[in-house]
Amino acid sequence: AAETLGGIGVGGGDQLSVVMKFGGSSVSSAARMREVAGLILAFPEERPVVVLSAMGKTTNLLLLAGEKAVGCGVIRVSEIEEWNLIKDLHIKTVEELALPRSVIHTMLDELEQLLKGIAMMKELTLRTTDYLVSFGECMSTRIFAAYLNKIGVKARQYDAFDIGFITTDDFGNADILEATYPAVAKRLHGDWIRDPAIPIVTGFLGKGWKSGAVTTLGRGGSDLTATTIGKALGLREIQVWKDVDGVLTCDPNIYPNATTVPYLTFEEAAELAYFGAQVLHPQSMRPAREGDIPVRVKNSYNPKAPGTLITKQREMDKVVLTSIVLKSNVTMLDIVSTRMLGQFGFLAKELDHVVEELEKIAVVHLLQQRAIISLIGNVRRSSLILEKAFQVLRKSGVNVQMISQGASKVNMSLIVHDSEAKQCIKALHQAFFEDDVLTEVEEEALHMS
Ligand SMILES: Nc1ncnc2c1ncn2[C@@H]1O[C@H](COP(=O)(O)OP(=O)(O)O)[C@@H](O)[C@H]1O
Ligand SMILES: N[C@@H](CC(=O)OP(=O)(O)O)C(=O)O
Repeated sequence: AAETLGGIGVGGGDQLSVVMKFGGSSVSSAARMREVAGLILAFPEERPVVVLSAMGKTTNLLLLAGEKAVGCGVIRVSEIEEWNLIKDLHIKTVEELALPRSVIHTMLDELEQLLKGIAMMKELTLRTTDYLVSFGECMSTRIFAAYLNKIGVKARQYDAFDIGFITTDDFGNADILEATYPAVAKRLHGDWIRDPAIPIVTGFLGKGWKSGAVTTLGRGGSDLTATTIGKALGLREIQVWKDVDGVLTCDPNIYPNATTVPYLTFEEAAELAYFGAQVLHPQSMRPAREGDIPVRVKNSYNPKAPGTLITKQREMDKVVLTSIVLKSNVTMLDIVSTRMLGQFGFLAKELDHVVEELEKIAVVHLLQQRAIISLIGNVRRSSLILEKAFQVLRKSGVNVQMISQGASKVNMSLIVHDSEAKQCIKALHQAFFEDDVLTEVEEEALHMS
């Protein structure tokens, strides 16, 4: 017979079914944690694995606290503003959820010790930085698991680095290694079979395979934790809950008229993330694509909104442009040479060095403060997209400095000056997504399909 854990019925035969990942903005306070608990319980038919990021802006605050600790001296660590903000937020959250302070007490003590250690050594390595930021996820998950248990929903907290998330030792931007999948599956599945409880897993974190130290997966890495778990356990769906209605037609901070993109392929989503859309971690689509597990991007502030569904394939016949992405502050190398053949490997070196080397064989211009505008869409309509894009940019008086349509089947990139980039995004968005009237060329192209 099924045993009931809060609203969630857990029977012996039930398997874990979905991953629900909640980002920092979704769990930024006690009130938000209550709402997230409510969201999880609103799907009683699901057996979720929950992945959490650090509360609110905790990761940024930890990084700043670490930087300040390097130069402030041991005695003044207790005065670091960011450390006090972190401490106050977590203590307040625990109190408001009526949990014992012991839930995070040891963590806060250790964190203070660590900041003092950094102050004493006057040094902050990448390895120590990863250990430092890991406290964010370690605390949010402990609080949330304790809260679920308190309201009668059986939950179990896991630190990703203890359950088989094995990574490279690239601190700050580690890659997940293959061994992770069977290890994580064995641990989460084994525990679930033995003693069902909702797993609450730290996002963003892993364990370096050589060093054995805590690593992080790059900013926004909790998305990757979620998709890795989805693939490891072969789950039905991976849900990433954010503070926007899904993947949007452009960054809403750049242009607020952005609207939700209802469907995307893994390829489109990966390209979008890779070219700078903050909404998804650049590597996060890989496990989902490999495991062929749908990813749903949802808004924890507006759960009724349908969100974005990302799958292997979608109907592309009527698709022209899907989304516009901006990557600012890029450096462009303009190389003119007839002697480049066979000169491989040069880009692997440092930029200054690359320029120095290239100057021996070419005329080189280093152009800084440029921006890449990526047009993610149907490349079968690339002529149409580019024709329209150039029309719009010409009208706005913008000079496109380079254009590229790489091997990817879903992306065309334009390089413009940084100072003109936002204005370009706005003009392109208006033309592609807001003007109802199709140009003659578009009509023709769509009729031919
Ligand atoms: N194309 C886009 N679609 C949706 N959000 C975007 C896009 N580009 C940038 N963003 C930004 O990404 C944010 C969500 O990503 P992120 O902060 O990583 O969420 P979370 O921390 O909840 O995982 C949004 O609040 C929005 O400001
Ligand atoms: N907390 C980490 C990892 C993460 O994924 O966060 P978020 O889901 O809030 O983007 C970061 O800020 O990078």
